[in-house]
Amino acid sequence: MSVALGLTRPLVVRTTLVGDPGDLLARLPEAAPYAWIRRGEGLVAWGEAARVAVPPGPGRFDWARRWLSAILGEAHVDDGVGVPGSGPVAFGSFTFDPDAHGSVLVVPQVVLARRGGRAWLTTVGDEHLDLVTPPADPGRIRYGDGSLTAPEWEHAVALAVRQIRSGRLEKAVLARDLTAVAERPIDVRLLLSRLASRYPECYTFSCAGLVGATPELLVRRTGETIESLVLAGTVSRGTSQADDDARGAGLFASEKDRYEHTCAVESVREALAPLCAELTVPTEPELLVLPNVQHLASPVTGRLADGASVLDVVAAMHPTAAVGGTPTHTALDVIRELEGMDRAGYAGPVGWIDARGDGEWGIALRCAQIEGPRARLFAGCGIMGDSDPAAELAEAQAKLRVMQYALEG
Ligand SMILES: C=C(O[C@H]1C=CC=C(C(=O)O)[C@@H]1O)C(=O)O
Repeated sequence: MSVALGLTRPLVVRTTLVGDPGDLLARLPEAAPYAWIRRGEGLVAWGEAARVAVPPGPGRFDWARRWLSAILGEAHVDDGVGVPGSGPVAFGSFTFDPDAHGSVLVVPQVVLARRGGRAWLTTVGDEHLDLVTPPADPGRIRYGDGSLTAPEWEHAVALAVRQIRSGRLEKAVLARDLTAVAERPIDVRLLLSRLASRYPECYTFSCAGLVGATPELLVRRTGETIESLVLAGTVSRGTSQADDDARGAGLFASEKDRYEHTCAVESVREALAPLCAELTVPTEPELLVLPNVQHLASPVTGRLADGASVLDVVAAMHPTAAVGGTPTHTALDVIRELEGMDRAGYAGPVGWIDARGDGEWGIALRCAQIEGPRARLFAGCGIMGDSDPAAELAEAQAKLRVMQYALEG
């Protein structure tokens, strides 16, 4: 646990309304910032007022919430705005595997935010005058295989299919990674601005080197209201409008994809039902059309029964069957046996929480872990008993293109 040099505990936090800051991402002064942006709204942040490495284990979300309550409970807060995301905020990224190291919570020194036409600035400690220098291009990118080559990953998919057909489980989400090396250190701000302009419907995020544009909202808490967007079932975009429509209709009619989607929706319903006084789950999915793929999508809404914070809800939901499988524990065993890699923050919860317990957390998909000139890109697919390994590989490649575009432009 650390509190940044030059800052004293308790933290002194001040939020004030500011004039329209324009493009939030263009205001970031640092190459490794924090961000959560959709359709131009959200939060960007920099500096570290406090940071903690969350210890692995089944109680990690609870541990993180208590750490944050201790820090923010003693903070001196002057919040003249009083909306979700104003006052002190922590960004976080949790590993997919509860037993892995690497989960982190950070209270940034400066947060600049906009929602519904209002913008505000939160500072912790003294106000900073940060000079914004334009992000540098990382140069040519060279890709390599991650833990498994493409044929090895297809083989792993075939093994998962066999296990599903044998009745051991119903669904497992298998992922693969690619490595990328740039000529120069990668400035995360460049990736964020490319992602946000190409994928405005997605949540463009950055936290502790994990950067991406995820279409999947794990949970948003606004007071007692919660919202989630469950995704599972994918087809690539077509080459013409007619082809695109036909692919979308095919996805909608595909028994394999509908069942894959049902598994994910039911896992969310089971996780949320005990926390909610009301829960609305659509009976039919809709189609979410993104620049690279189309997904089956189910928007779920609920009203919390008690004062659970957004991190309590995240704890109950992770991992959903959109990234784990069904049944969860068997799927996690199969993932461990077949994937041959550490997922790190990929497919884990990523987002922000404020002192009221409100916040927005996504599932970290279409993302990469960035370190200096190196990146590890991730993508996974829901595997069912009738999955075709070659088709799943093509789907994973379509998903990987999000971060390849972010790196190369
Ligand atoms: C696991 C990923 O996507 C999930 C979310 C949407 C659709 C999915 C699918 O159709 O397989 C996956 O469940 C990923 O992008 O790495």
